[in-house]
This record gives sequence, C-alpha cells and structure tokens, in this order.
Amino acid sequence: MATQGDHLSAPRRRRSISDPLAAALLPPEDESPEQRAERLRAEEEAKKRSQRIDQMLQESERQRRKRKTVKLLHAPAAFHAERIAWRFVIYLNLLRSVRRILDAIAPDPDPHMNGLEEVDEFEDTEPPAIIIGGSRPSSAYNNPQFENYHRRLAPLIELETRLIQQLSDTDDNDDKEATHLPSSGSVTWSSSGNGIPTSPDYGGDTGRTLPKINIPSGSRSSPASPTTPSTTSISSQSHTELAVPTSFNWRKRFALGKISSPKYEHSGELQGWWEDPDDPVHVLNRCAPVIIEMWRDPAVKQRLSEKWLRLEESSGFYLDEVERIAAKMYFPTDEDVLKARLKTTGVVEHTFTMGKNSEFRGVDWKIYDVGGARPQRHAWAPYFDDVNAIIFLAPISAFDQVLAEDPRINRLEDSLHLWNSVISNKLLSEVNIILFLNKCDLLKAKLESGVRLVHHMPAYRDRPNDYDSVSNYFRNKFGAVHQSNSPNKSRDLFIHLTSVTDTRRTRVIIYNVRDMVLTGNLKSSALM
Ligand SMILES: Nc1nc2c(ncn2[C@@H]2O[C@H](COP(=O)(O)OP(=O)(O)OP(=O)(O)O)[C@@H](O)[C@H]2O)c(=O)[nH]1
Ligand SMILES: [Mg+2]
Repeated sequence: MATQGDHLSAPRRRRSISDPLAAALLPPEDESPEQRAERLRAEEEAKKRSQRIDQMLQESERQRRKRKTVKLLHAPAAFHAERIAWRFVIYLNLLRSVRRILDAIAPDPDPHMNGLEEVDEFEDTEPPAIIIGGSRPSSAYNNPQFENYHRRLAPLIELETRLIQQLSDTDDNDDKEATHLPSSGSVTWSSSGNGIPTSPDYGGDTGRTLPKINIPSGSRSSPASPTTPSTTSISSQSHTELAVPTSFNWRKRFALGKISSPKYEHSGELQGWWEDPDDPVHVLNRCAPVIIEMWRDPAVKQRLSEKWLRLEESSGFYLDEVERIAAKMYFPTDEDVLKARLKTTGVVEHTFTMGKNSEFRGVDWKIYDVGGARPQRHAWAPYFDDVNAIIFLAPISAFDQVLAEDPRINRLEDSLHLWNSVISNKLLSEVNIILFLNKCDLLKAKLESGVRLVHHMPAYRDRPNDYDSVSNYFRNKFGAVHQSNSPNKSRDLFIHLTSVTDTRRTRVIIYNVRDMVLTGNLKSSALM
C-alpha cells in the first residue's frame, strides 16, 4: 500500500503539477506554522496507521498462504502409511485368486450328477463342458484335480469368512453388503459337504456377448470376437468385489497385532501378530504349499488358458508370491499395497502439507479419492464446486472387459462416457484436468498376447495392433472428446500414459502435475 508520507519533507512546488491527485495532496500555499505542525502530525499519524494496515495485510496474506489448500479430485490407487493394515486386504485378494482358479477347474454343473463320484467319473470319461472357444480337452490330463485342491484348501473357507467379517462394520449401514464376496458365479466354498459346489454359475464364462466400443456415445452390444473371448469372466465375477465403506475405520481395526520390540526385556526379539494362534496368517501359511502347487499345476494352467483367465493381469494378483505373503512375519511392502485391490466407496479425503524444503512449503493439499464404480459417482458432485484439479484415470487396458456393475457395458466405453460428462460439465469448466490413460503395462501385455483392439472397437479398422499405435489412438480419442465437448476451449488438457503401479515413473508425472496445479493456482490468486 502506498503511503502519503513520501513527500512530507519535499520542498514546496508550484501547482503546475498535471497529476490532479498529487496536486490535491500538496499543502496549501498560505499554511500557517500551527496548521503546518497540525498537518505534519496528522500525516505522521496516517503514515503509522497505513504501516499498521500494511503489516496486518501482510500477516493475513502470510496466514492465508500458509493455510492455503489446493484441492484436487482424483481416483487413483490410494496409498497409505498404515501398510500393516493392508495385510488382510492382501490376504483377501489372494483368496479371491484361489477362488477363481477353483471356479475355473470346477467340473461342469450337471443337474443329473451331484456328488463326489461324478468328479471321479469325469477323470475317466468325457471332460466337463465348461471350456469356451470350442476346444474341449481330450485327455484326463486336462482335468485338474478339482476335488483334491478344493478339499485341501477348505480351511481357507473359514478364513475368508472371518476376514470378511473383520472388514465388515457390523454396527453400520447397508454398505456393509459390499464387503461380502457373494458366491454367485463363483465356487461356493461352504456349500457342500462333498466338495462339489451346489450350483455354480458359469454363465459369465460361456457365450457371453461382449459389448463393443462406440465412441463417443452409444452403447450398442455386439457379440464377442471369437479370437478375444471371455476376459469378461474376470470382470463378470468382479461384483464379488471387496469394498469397505469409507465411514468405517478399517485401518484401525486391521492394525491388529501391533509389533512390539523387544518381546522380553533384553531379548531383542520381536513380538507380533504371528504369536496369536488365531491370526489368519496361520491358516494361510499352512495352505500356502497347496496354493503354490495348484498355481504351478500344468493342468490348472491349461484350464485357465482355455478359459482365457489371465489372473496375472487382474487386480490384486499375488499368486506368484504366495511363499512371501503367507509367511508368518509377512509385512506388506509399498508395492504390495499398491497392487492391492480395495474398491472405494464414498469419498476418501487425504490431507497433507508440503515439506519445509519445498518451494511451495506451507501449502496444504486436500485430495479426494472418489469411487469410480457407477453407484459411487453421485457422491462426486458436492466436491465440484471448490476443486482446483481433477486427475481422471481411465484404464485403457480394459478395452476387452465389461463393468462389474453392468456386464452389458464395455469398461473403456464407460470411461469415455464418464470422461465426456466430466469435461463437458460447466461447473468444472475452469478446473485443470489431467488425464491418466492408465494400466499401460497391462495394455502392452494384452496386445502382445494377441488380443486385437479392432475386435472390440471396430472403428480401429486395420491400424497396427501394437502398443504405440493403440495408446496413441486412445490419446487422440480422449483428446478429441475434450476438444469437441469442453465448454472451455482454451483449457489445457494434460494427458499422460501411465502405469501408476510403477512408482518411479509415476512420481515424475505427479511432480509435474503438482507444479502445474500449484503454479496455476497461485497465479490465479496473484501470489506469483
Ligand atoms: N498393472 C497395473 N495395475 C494397476 C495400475 N493401476 C492400478 N492398478 C491396479 O488396479 C487395481 C484397482 O485399483 P484401485 O485403486 O482399487 O482402483 P480404483 O480406480 O480406485 O477403483 P474404485 O475404488 O472402484 O474407484 C489395484 O489392484 C491396482 O494395483 C496400473 O497402471 N498397472
Ligand atoms: Mg479406489
């Protein structure tokens, strides 16, 4: 703020000054000594007042900047310091993979054959007709020993139920249903004393039509390509998704069995959950060799590939690391936590402050992690008002998968529609948008394994099916939707091809995003 005192001691000047404001501030020419003294005192007082106001403004600006919160809306894999609490989620992810294998190797349900004997019969006779793609196995070798594995893995039944119970908020709301892993479409662990699931539903694996992608609008369904059959089986069963309502502090409950050291005075030993005979780790640990045996079994592998079940590419895959994960003193690594799949329900808020050494120190970040599943999207709206940036993650590897919540809808098509509604929203027209075309690692693996985009997206025509061409195509598609439908044509759109589980590369991208958001944000508040 400018002060009036700068000219206090200035020599009298003639009134020829052209600036009317400066002229008005000059002392009157016929000023008496008393008047002058009075004027100087008043001016001195005004100067002090002005300085005080300046100080107050500076302080309040400092405080404001200190408190300044940059709000971001995004939906990435959440990352938490409470790694230990993720142990149970990781166990459950692992159990889910086991369940999927058992699903895949289970004998075909036949209303006329109901019992253990029939399984034995299968071994010698006609193999079960649950193979898609028309290639039914021709030898007994192709019949994995379902009953054998099912029986030996039975202790996991009780473990899964127990873990789910611990995840559920027993006192709480309807959402707790979401924490259950329903048995539909999946082997029913506890359904029959003879080891045969009572009524497994394999509908998801056979003859399902796979919707094709239609950009930017329309959701026509058309039959799946014979060469890219049912990866839908993975997602069609994923309504068995594990989720925890955000209202429930599961991390606290999961941080059971805290480690203390030393166990006894001077012993140097650690004491932890592994000493608790009821801890889930013991059952898992005992069953681990069977899980490993099943996963390595060539007959099982063959059955999985016949059913196009690529568990390696699905979320929460830990089957290659069972030995480590089922170890009694297993402590989840950062990477394990990143790989874990836990569906977000509601909106999860994270707040953190920039470190002391950061150029942007003192700035708080508020990050809202929102659930991407369809029933979760209504929860986003209240956050639209006051948000600086949106990080939108579109899993581009999902071009051949369908929504868990509606198997008629292709996942990528759903992402494009959602993308369209976010970028065309008028409330968000001034919001920075950063698009992560995510799961590029999985996209690459999928294309290399021979899955062809054109079979799911006819508009792709005869373009090359390699990673560079496909990812570029998606980049252009998402960019074009923004270009034609955004109410703010001058908004910069930042598109990154990401594999967010690759922390090293993602870190660089996040730093860029951070700087962009902060620079933009601080600029707009005239602080920079
Ligand atoms: N391979 C690979 N896996 C990924 C990548 N990004 C996420 N995942 C995995 O995908 C799974 C799903 O991640 P989540 O963070 O639960 O997905 P989300 O988008 O938050 O889903 P909602 O909570 O339902 O909205 C997890 O198992 C992640 O580890 C990626 O780029 N590559
Ligand atoms: Mg989530």
